[in-house]
Amino acid sequence: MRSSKDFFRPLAVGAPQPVTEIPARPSRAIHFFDPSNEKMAAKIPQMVGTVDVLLGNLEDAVKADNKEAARAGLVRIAKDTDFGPTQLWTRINALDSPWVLDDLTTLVTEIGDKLDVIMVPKVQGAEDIHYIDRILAQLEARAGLDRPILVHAILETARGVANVEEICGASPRMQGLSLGPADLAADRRMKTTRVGGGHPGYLVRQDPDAETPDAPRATFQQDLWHYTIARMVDACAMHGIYPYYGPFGDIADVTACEDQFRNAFLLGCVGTWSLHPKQIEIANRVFAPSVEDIRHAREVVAAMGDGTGAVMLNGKMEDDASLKQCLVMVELAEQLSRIDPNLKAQYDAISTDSEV
Ligand SMILES: CC(=O)SCCNC(=O)CCNC(=O)[C@H](O)C(C)(C)COP(=O)(O)OP(=O)(O)OC[C@H]1O[C@@H](n2cnc3c(N)ncnc32)[C@H](O)[C@@H]1OP(=O)(O)O
Ligand SMILES: O=CC(=O)O
Ligand SMILES: [Mg+2]
Repeated sequence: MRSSKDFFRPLAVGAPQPVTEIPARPSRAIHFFDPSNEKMAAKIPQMVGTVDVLLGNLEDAVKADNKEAARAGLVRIAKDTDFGPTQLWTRINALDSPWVLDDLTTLVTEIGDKLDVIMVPKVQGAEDIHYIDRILAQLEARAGLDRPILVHAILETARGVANVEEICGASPRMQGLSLGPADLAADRRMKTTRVGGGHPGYLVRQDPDAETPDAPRATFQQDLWHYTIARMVDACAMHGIYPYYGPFGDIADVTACEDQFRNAFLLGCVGTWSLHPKQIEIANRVFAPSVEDIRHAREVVAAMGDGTGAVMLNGKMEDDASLKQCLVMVELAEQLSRIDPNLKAQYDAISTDSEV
């Protein structure tokens, strides 16, 4: 175990100083693209500014024969593009794959100054993060980088879920976690065949009526991912890092996608993945507080004065704890307003409404 005194010392001579806090940067949608797919890659420069994070994916969904082309494509796109306010992330290949060492050495050396976060798939425990932490420090020192690249782990193995707290606390580089429902389902031997979302068979059924026991009974579909997302949110909050929902594979079902994203938002996630351009708009809308929520939150803030005690507002009791929830929403709205002029206009209009 490292001493807490060593935790914020660089792991290689000449590597940048580790960060003591993970900046709260808006990341409603982490948009995946395959840099080896020329049609997709050509769209990336135009997507800058329309999405909070662009992620060049090198792992699953990139054909084995295209791994090197994807890596080279990402280097080219990163060098040729001014990302402005949009973050650039990558998902490297798994730590047991033949590609990961070249992914890390090439990307940090060639485009380390452009990369904000490296997403690491199939993380099993703190040992995986320690490996990445050390090798990144060595490569950053060699490349002369002046800020550390942050690390994001995908929670997609049963062992990873069991070790979720130690993964979050394994390095000052840890930026956040995403749920990986597809690999996690396989690793747990769940009996599903889809990428995220619900399942019609996972339900509870209303009790039979004593008088009419054979009458049809209502069923209520349950959320397969509730337990894992809740664990992930707690582990991230405990370590000051950020939780995200992951992929929703039914691209055509925009309604169920929105529901899954909203459940994650309400439970504490800050964003999600988007696999197709049409999921970006859904994520941007869902992972921002609604105008109604901000209107209410501001009323509570105003009514609570010095922040202590209890008040009645519209028939409901508000106190120190509900104020803190409202402040989470107000802070998020302020962060998003700094990068999203449309949202800023909507939130600003609320103040105008209440002033007239
Ligand atoms: C379990 C996991 O690990 S999930 C993460 C890994 N998976 C991914 O990253 C998948 C990323 N997404 C994709 O590969 C694709 O969106 C697919 C395969 C799902 C669907 O692709 P298509 O069948 O081409 O979709 P569709 O025909 O609707 O595409 C419309 C346009 O959007 C483009 N497009 C599709 N997906 C993307 C994307 N992720 N980014 C940018 N552009 C995209 C297409 O190239 C197409 O362009 P065109 O109009 O010039 O022809
Ligand atoms: O990588 C994501 C997943 O769901 O698996
Ligand atoms: Mg996966």
